Order: sequence, then C-alpha cells, then structure tokens
Amino acid sequence: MALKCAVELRIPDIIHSHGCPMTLTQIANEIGPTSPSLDINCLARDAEQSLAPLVFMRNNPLIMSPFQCLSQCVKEGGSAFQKAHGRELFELASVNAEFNRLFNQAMACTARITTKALISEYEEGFRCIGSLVDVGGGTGAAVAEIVKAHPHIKGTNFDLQHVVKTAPVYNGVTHVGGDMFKAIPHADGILMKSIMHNWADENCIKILKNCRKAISKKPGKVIIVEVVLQPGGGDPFDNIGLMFDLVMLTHFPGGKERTEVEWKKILEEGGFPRYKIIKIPALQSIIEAYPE
Ligand SMILES: C[S@@+](CC[C@H](N)C(=O)[O-])C[C@H]1O[C@@H](n2cnc3c(N)ncnc32)[C@H](O)[C@@H]1O
Repeated sequence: MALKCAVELRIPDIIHSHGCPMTLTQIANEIGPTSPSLDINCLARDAEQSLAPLVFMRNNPLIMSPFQCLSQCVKEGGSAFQKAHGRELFELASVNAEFNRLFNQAMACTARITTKALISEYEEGFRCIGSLVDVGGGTGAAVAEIVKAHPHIKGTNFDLQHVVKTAPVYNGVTHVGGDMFKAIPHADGILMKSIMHNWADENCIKILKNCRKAISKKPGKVIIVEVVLQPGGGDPFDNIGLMFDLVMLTHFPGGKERTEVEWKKILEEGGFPRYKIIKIPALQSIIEAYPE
C-alpha cells in the first residue's frame, strides 16, 4: 500500500531528479501536479525496467480482497481468489479486460527483469536450440528479448486467447492462442516462467506431459524458471520465496512454491527424469529438464 502511494505520487521520480538525498519537507514541497518526472529506479513509472505495473496490480482491490478469505480457504480448501470473486484468476481475466491488462502488464514488467538475468547466465543453453515456445508467456515480453539476443531462434509466445490477442507485435515472435492442458506447439525448447507455481502437482504433471509430447528427444528440453525453496534457509531470497508461497496459496487452486524434492517428484511423473538446477541472480532459478 505504501509503495503504491509512493509510486502514484511519483516520489521515486522526485528523488531521482533531485540527484541527492531529500528531507521529507523537500519531498512534500515537490509533490504536485507539475512534479518533474525523470526516472531512474525500478519504481519510477516511466522507466524502461519499471516495476510500477507490478505495484499497481498487487494493490488492486481484486488482488487484495482474496487475502480476506484466507482462513476460509485453509478450513475448506479451494482458492481464496475463487471464494472472493466466484471464479479463478485466469477466468476473471478472460471476462474483465481491465483486469486482464493490469495482470499482463505486471507480468511483463517482471519478466523483462528476470529475462535479463536469464539471457546473461544461460547463453549456451539458448545457443543450441533452433526454436523456443514460451508456454504461458503472457504478452510475449520474455521470448521477444530472448529472440533479440539469439536471432537464430524461432520464437513462439503461447498463452490463452484473451492474453495473446492483446499482445504487441515482436520481430521473430509468433503469438499462438491455446490451452496448455490440451496441446502445446512443437519446438526444440519450451520455456515456462512462473507457470507451475500457479498449479497443484497433478496439473503440473499434465502440463509437463504435454511439454514432453511437444519437444523432440534431442535437443529437446524444458527450461523452467521458478523459485526453488531452500528447506534449510540461507538463501538471500528465502523470505521473498515464502511470501510468494502465500500469494500462490491465496490466488490459485493448489498454487505453491516448491523445494527441489518437490520439483524432482513432479518432473519425474511428468516425463522428465533428468534435470539440472542453475542459479541466476534473481529470485527464480533455472530448472533445465530433459526427457531422458
Ligand atoms: C503467472 S503468469 C506468468 C506469465 C509469464 N510467463 C511471466 O513470467 O511473466 C501465468 C500465465 O499463464 C497463462 N495461462 C494460464 N492458464 C493457461 C492455459 N491453460 N494455457 C496457456 N496459458 C495459460 C496466463 O494467462 C498467464 O499469462
């Protein structure tokens, strides 16, 4: 709430354009309709890497109100989102254009940041594939950046119809609308960033089985970009990982963050017995999984 307020008042922009630390009185004097707006940091609304859309989404009443239903969800099961709104999040996005836009913009702004880390730390991993499908890729920001860095890759952004129909055109990227529980377009590599944590194990296994059908044995692989919780603690991102676990529980039926042991189980059952975890400078890690 405090972050939302600060972004709405353009406080990060005010401090940046001042160029050095400011007192509260100086900031208060600057707040007004004619505040100069230059951007530097992740909360400045106009910045290329701005996280402001994420702040607006997380503070939207439709996203906040399910937290009021958390105890009911613990007692009865099911998602708190469904209890608050009578339908699940992606269903609501399909019938509410404004919520769809808000959610997709929030996903795209964080995708740009994680994708930067992914591109710099996983260069070899992308070099050896000729085609890549980003499953649940939202409006395509991540695959667009990957294709820009690796122009030999034929990129596909795959998501629900109501999402891809609002996606911008990107060079080297084809948008395909569909349902990952039914079928996934064929490619050498499948990217899934922040998808599996929305779903219970049995649904993740269904998605992985469809990925398995969509890739060739060689050089086929699935590139999962997700949190890997460290049961013993000690990771600098531990607290954020646990906070995300609570958000997943609230917003998605069976949604959760997973430890390596939990990942191994669903990967094996989904047809990916071999995997490698690659740490990147981000909350998420890369889980590179192979069909054999
Ligand atoms: C948490 S968002 C992640 C978006 C993107 N991968 C990112 O990291 O920014 C989950 C995405 O999965 C998509 N999705 C949900 N159900 C789907 C389905 N059945 N088939 C394809 N995509 C789906 C949503 O529309 C949404 O874009």
